[in-house]
Amino acid sequence: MTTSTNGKFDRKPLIAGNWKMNMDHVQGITLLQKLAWTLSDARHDYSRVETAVFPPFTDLRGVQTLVQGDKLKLVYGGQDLSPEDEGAYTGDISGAFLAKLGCAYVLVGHSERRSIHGETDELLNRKVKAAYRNNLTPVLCAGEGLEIRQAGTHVDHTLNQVRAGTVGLTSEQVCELVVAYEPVWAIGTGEVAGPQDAQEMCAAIRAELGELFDADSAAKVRLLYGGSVKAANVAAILRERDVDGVLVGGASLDAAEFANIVRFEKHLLTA
Ligand SMILES: O=C[C@H](O)COP(=O)(O)O
Repeated sequence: MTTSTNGKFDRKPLIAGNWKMNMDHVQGITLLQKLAWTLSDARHDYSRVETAVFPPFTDLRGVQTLVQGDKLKLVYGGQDLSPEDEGAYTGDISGAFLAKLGCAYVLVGHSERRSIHGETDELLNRKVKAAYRNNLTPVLCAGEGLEIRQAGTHVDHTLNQVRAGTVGLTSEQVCELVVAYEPVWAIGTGEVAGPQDAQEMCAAIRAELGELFDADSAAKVRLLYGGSVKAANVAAILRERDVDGVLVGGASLDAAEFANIVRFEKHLLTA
């Protein structure tokens, strides 16, 4: 990523697949092999787009072995991490362990963690800091539910989550940050926020980070959209100025579909 003009084209697109609690360690390897094979068969230019997968914790060792052994040009990350690095925290996974497995990224505050596990903004801020402490790039997820969208307070709601998640960060850390805007009403429902909705929120998040930190750092943050992304709608979303990538759930479980999302540039002309 260059920093010459701080515009969209200086931010490398990030196409991220969140497998959620799907794919055991055997299925995960098969999926990743199919994905790598499909991308190589299509002579995909890996230098233009960063591709990341977020498998379940139990898949990560196998993913590491495959990625390193076959020199795949893919990165991977955890779906969550503990705010602590070690100790008596039964069931938690340390960011240090994820880093040791070669993870580059970690999701923080996915809406399913917020709603099902009751994760608070304060906890998520500690998780963001734990990620940086362990040299992992956090993908901080934020977004509103349907009622908030219908009430028209979705921008305030989402910006509050971003503000709370980034408390205490340095400008240098913010330059590396990834924020995923995921309207909850669009996750797994087939409902997609329109490209303009994604742009509205991503522009608001970038402006807010500019106020909280500085404009140069905010211009480097990569902002993703997530919610029923498919090969058929990805190009229109990624044409928007402030949308730098996508966080894909269901469609990332199908290697051919996800590969088509990764190759979104070939759909740009027709979007
Ligand atoms: O992390 C991914 C998001 O929750 C989107 O999931 P989805 O693509 O299945 O709607």
